[in-house]
Amino acid sequence: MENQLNYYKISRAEWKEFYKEHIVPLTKGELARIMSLNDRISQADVSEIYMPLVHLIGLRWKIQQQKLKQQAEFLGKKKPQKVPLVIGIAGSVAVGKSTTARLLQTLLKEIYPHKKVQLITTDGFLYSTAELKRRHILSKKGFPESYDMDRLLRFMDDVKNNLPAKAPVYSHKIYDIVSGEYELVKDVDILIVEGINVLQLPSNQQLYVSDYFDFSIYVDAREELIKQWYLERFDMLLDLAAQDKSNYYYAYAIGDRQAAHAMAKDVWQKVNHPNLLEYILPTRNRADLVLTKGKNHLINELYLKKY
Ligand SMILES: Nc1ncnc2c1ncn2[C@@H]1O[C@H](COP(=O)(O)OP(=O)(O)OP(=O)(O)O)[C@@H](O)[C@H]1O
Ligand SMILES: CC(C)(CO)[C@@H](O)C(=O)NCCC(=O)O
Repeated sequence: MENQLNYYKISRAEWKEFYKEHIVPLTKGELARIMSLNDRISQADVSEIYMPLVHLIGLRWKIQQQKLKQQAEFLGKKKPQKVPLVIGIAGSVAVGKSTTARLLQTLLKEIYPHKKVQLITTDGFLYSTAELKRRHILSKKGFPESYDMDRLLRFMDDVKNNLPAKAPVYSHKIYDIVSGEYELVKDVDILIVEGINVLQLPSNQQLYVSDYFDFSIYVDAREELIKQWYLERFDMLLDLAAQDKSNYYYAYAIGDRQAAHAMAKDVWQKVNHPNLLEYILPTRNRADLVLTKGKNHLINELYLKKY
């Protein structure tokens, strides 16, 4: 990310100092528990990157609560309405959004044990394979037109109004929406919404999904690295698929690996690369915080929006 006037560029060394004075550090036991739930994240990232981040989110939460209280007073209401705090996480396919989101959820649950913290991905709002075929956009999966944005906005509206809301579910294993399966979001205090499109502007709507966010994060890395992570994940998916005939990737998994790798590289070049350049990267400067990852997924730089 270039130096941008509206962001503070913060090195890892600076960022890790931000929380020390403010939060009780995690005990060894807590850290061990968090690591056991998120074995792919480095312990150093948890303490040095994510703990200050949770602290910052806590501060934003306080501001949101104050705002709701003031508004209730202004409207002459006895008490403020409950409005869940919503955190959005954007970035390329395979950059590590779900991994970041799961870790944030674990940490927030640890720090606010009496609060309900839920996580959903916008993958569930993709049209089903049948519908993508009907619209002749099967090769555009992940592009703005492949999502039911109206439905996602209605979902966000329900969440913010503290109404029970159902998020449909997508499975990488069947490469499709799981028919009839939902994630129920109800009485939630904090909702994390993760997906490539969460900072995009729907083409036929007046609202951004991000209008519902109290804090947004863009996970960033050089495309070369992201592509490598995509191909590594593809290999892991193939290993899993080899034991499961119902898996979408089964045929690739038991076939020639080199041909499968060539296919995955082709999908990156034809689908995920143009999607990143045309539709995902341009949303980066809407995020409140940009996390920049280097080799081995380590976060080496952060950009915090100034205003
Ligand atoms: N901090 C990390 N340390 C090690 N591996 C990671 C880390 N973050 C992500 N990965 C790995 O990188 C790959 C992509 O991560 P993940 O599935 O979280 O990406 P994503 O952005 O949610 O992808 P998609 O948009 O396709 O759902 C996975 O194999 C994951 O295990
Ligand atoms: C489900 C999405 C769109 C986003 O997570 C992505 O993982 C995807 O499937 N993209 C389509 C091309 C591909 O198979 O990678």
